[in-house]
Amino acid sequence: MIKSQNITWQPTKVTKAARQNLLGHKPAVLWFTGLSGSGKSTIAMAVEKRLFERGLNSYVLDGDNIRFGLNQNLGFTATDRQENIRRIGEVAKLFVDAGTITLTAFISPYRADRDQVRALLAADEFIEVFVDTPLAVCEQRDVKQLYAKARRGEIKGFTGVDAPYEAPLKPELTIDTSQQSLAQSVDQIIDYLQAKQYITAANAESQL
Ligand SMILES: Nc1ncnc2c1ncn2[C@@H]1O[C@H](COP(=O)(O)OS(=O)(=O)O)[C@@H](OP(=O)(O)O)[C@H]1O
Ligand SMILES: Nc1ncnc2c1ncn2[C@@H]1O[C@H](COP(=O)(O)OP(=O)(O)O)[C@@H](O)[C@H]1O
Repeated sequence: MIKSQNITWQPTKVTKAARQNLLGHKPAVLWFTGLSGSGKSTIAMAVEKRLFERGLNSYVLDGDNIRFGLNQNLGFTATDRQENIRRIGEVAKLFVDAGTITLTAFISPYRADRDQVRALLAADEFIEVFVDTPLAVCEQRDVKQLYAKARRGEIKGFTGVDAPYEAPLKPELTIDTSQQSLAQSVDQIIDYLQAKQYITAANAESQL
């Protein structure tokens, strides 16, 4: 609900299409979702690097990092997670407007919250990437030792332990990092972007 009053939307003089023409690729949000430790950040950052090396404008918005700044006032209740995802959705929309291939790495455990972000964007601007790594594998990795803390009851409401994760019903892409390497996942995403003409074969040549 918009609380501000007496506000007027200001149209810009540079259109999204004009930016796309200048940059030579079509922007979108690659929305990674999955359990903690499933591989969202690792894959998103590797894809960002690959795109950057090809001269493409890309940027990762990462859960932990955003919670240090923009969303430092939010915790992990369902309501706070909902607000977290709502804000990131709005930020991602601005990045897409600016022409950037935007990668977001948030658990985003609630289907309704992810669908709300999808609805903010044009149909082909939201690419849901389900990092479907089994809980047991994420827990075994326990990169940040958070599962161990959650199992000991030192963290309450940890996703996959005592807070829910609602899997996407129709993600554009699914990746199980217990079944494929990081390089395979990066290739899978780059191939998708190329097949759907977000980037072209010309973009595929390294620029560096
Ligand atoms: N209770 C609880 N549940 C889940 N995760 C927790 C929790 N407390 C802290 N952390 C750490 O916060 C990271 C998840 O933040 P997100 O912004 O992605 O979460 S959410 O989308 O709002 O659900 C998550 O990072 P990732 O491991 O990168 O997913 C954890 O490091
Ligand atoms: N095939 C793989 N793809 C991605 N990450 C992997 C893979 N195999 C092992 N890992 C490891 O799993 C961990 C995933 O952590 P991270 O990317 O931070 O997950 P998330 O962002 O979902 O919390 C990293 O330590 C990474 O090195």
